[in-house]
Amino acid sequence: MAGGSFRKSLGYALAGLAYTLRTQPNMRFHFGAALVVVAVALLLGVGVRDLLIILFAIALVVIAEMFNTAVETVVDLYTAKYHPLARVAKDVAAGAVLLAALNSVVVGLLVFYPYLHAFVRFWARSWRGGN
Ligand SMILES: Nc1ncnc2c1ncn2[C@@H]1O[C@H](COP(=O)(O)OP(=O)(O)OP(=O)(O)O)[C@@H](O)[C@H]1O
Repeated sequence: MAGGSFRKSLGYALAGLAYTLRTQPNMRFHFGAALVVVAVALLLGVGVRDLLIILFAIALVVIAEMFNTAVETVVDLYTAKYHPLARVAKDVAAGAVLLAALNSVVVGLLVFYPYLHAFVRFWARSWRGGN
């Protein structure tokens, strides 16, 4: 039945997500950082468009990490020996994670810049006022 098949597929997909979270410390770091960033964005009251951009950047990192884990697993299944092509496959997948992570840092800096700027100005003014 189509409903049963969808439930099964969803189960496999969630198992893949759970496997990545369980075995990859980087994935747990991405999730933790994402929770903090989203919480700060909500506390600061960033606009819906900025929130969407943040969520998109987070999704890119998580998706890249999952594909990286999939590539690593397939390579390890294929060979435990050193092979230059195995190295290329793993390095390229790791490069994708790096790019997505750098993108998320740039997005975070751009979105939070006005808030950081206002905070630093406020802090500098009250520091000067107190001296
Ligand atoms: N079979 C192999 N042949 C050649 N080079 C390999 C092989 N396995 C790993 N490498 C090299 O070692 C690097 C690290 O591989 P590894 O599988 O440990 O990935 P990792 O990023 O440390 O994994 P994890 O995300 O689980 O910490 C790869 O990017 C690649 O350059």
